[in-house]
Amino acid sequence: MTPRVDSRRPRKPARDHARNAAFDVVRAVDERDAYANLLLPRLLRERGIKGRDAALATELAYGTLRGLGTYDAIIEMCSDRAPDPDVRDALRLGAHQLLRMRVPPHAAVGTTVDLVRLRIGQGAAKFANAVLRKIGSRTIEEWVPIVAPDAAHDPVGHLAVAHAHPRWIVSAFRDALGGDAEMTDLLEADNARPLVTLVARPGRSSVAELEDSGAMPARYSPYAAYLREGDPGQIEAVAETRAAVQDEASQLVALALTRVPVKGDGDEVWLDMCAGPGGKAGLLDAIATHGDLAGLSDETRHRAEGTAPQPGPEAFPGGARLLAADVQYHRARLVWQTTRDAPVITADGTEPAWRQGVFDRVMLDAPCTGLGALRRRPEARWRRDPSGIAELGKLQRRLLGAALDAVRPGGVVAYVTCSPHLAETRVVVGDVVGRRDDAEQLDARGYLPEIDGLGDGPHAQFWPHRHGTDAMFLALLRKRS
Ligand SMILES: C[S@@+](CC[C@H](N)C(=O)[O-])C[C@H]1O[C@@H](n2cnc3c(N)ncnc32)[C@H](O)[C@@H]1O
Repeated sequence: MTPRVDSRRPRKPARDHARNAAFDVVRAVDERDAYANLLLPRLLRERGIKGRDAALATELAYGTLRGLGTYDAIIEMCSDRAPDPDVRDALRLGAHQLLRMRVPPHAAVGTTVDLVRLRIGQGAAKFANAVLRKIGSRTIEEWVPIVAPDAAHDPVGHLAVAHAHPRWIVSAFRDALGGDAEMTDLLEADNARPLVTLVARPGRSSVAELEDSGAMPARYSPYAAYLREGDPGQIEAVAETRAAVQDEASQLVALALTRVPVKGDGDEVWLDMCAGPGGKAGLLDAIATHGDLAGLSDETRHRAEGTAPQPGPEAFPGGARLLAADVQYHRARLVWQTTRDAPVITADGTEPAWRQGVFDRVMLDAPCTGLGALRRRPEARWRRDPSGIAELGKLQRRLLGAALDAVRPGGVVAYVTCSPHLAETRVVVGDVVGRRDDAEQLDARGYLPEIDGLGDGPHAQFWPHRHGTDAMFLALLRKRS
């Protein structure tokens, strides 16, 4: 049904605080590359927008930014000329309300036209009214086959427009998943807002304490809890850095590194080479000091025997020290604020400030494209571009080589990326291990026996649609004796 809006008589638009805030965020992202997740909370605070209005502003801003690719294709089809950037941003907000929110069409069109009249001008409001009426004449399900390439001839192009992801990212996900079967589920999961996941650092907090603060135990990690609502910063354990916000897969890759039995004497010195801002270092430091207090049940250990070709997972008993490093001073400072006890240094991992061959365990959470965490920052997917991957790949190879140099014979290295892109994951590990005769790859899945669907191995790949986590990649390498 075409929404009926009378645009002939200019009337004084009402101040709509939620939509104005959302418009300002979308404009700032478009105009000056602002970060929506930093700007929106500030605007809401400064303007005193709370409760339902704050929720509306958040859904409007984040949903619009996620869906840009789809909305732009529809706006183009409905416009007889290219809209100015500010008008286009308002149309994007209107399109999101018309196509993906339960805002009645007359309200979606009327409030957007009011916004354009108030913020841009009467002429632009007339244009916006005409375009929005056309957009509202069809549902999103009706628009997709019109604006997206035909799925039979161009499956990647179709998925890209239908699910609002850049084409090169769809292609990278498809390569990593090995086909189309799960692509729709993955892209839909990538468009959903993730649950806030907390980590209770062992020996410092507990899941029970987080439960008392309103969180619920998580699916996989024995240290994780999901927070359905509320501000995590208000939780005492989080405010005191005994707990923190951390994706469940981030916890599990750190935990997996601590579960691999090292060969030879001693298990006392660990290194986190790229530690900033300190998420994994916070958990590794707590386990190093206090041990893996949640341990592994007999059932889980038994389950691992089938998959792990090496000695199975072990719960670390504690009594080790973690050294954390990051090349950027301000990020190293954040690690120090998180871990409190661990020594933290500013150092370039490719020019090590430490002795070679001394660490029992090394975590290398390498700088990467971050394609595995697109759920977290609504505009991130449109900012990334594939041109940096080759340069990142060189750095990732050098850092992995340095991590293998840093670990002692019999010790273990975890290579982690928050990206499933093959060029940053399997290819990097394959190249580095292939060039050395002192490293072997372990079956990482055997150290996460409680989790299914991690792929064909020997690495472990998490996925948002399978595990509800970021798409983290983990390879475990042992330095040969
Ligand atoms: C993916 S982030 C690490 C996230 C961190 N492990 C966590 O869980 O919070 C990668 C980090 O590597 C750091 N980095 C980049 N190049 C580096 C280098 N050559 N040596 C050491 N750190 C580096 C970046 O500053 C960034 O903080």
